Amino acid sequence: MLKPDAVEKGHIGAILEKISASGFKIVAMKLTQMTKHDAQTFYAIHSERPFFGELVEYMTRGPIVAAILEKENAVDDFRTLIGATNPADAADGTIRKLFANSISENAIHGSDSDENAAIEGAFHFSGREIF
Ligand SMILES: Nc1ncnc2c1ncn2[C@@H]1O[C@H](COP(=O)(O)OP(=O)(O)OP(=O)(O)O)[C@@H](O)[C@H]1O
Repeated sequence: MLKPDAVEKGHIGAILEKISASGFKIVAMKLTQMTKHDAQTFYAIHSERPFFGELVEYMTRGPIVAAILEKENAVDDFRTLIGATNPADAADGTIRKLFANSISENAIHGSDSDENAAIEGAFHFSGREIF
C-alpha cells in the first residue's frame, strides 16, 4: 500500500517507478480509501499498541494505492526496497528514506510474509481484479 501521506504529497508516480525499476510486476492495483473498520482489521496485530488510534486515523484520512506485486523473493526484496519502519533508520535510496517523514507516517507498507501477502491481497482485491 502507498499510504495516505505518499498519495497526498503526489508521490504515487515516483514510488511506482522505483517499484517497477526494481523488477516487481504489478498484478493488481487500485486507488481506494480504508474505513476505520478496514484499518482496525488490517492492523489488528497492533491493537494493543499505544499508537493504534493514531495509526487508524492516519490510514483512513485519505486515499491509498493498494497493489499486489510479483517477483522472486518478493517479500524480502520489497522490504529491502522500502527500508526501515522509521525513515530516520532507512538506508539511502530506499522508498521510506526518499518519501517518508516519520515512523508514524512512513509512506508505504509491505507484507511481512508470503502468507500475509495472500491475506492482505484478498483484503483489497477480488479474484477478477488480480491479473
Ligand atoms: N512507534 C510508532 N509510533 C507511531 N506509529 C508507528 C510506530 N511503530 C509503527 N507505527 C506505524 O504502524 C505501522 C506498522 O508497524 P510495523 O511495526 O508493522 O512496521 P512495518 O512492518 O515496517 O510497517 P508496515 O506494516 O506498515 O509495512 C508502521 O508502518 C507505522 O505506520
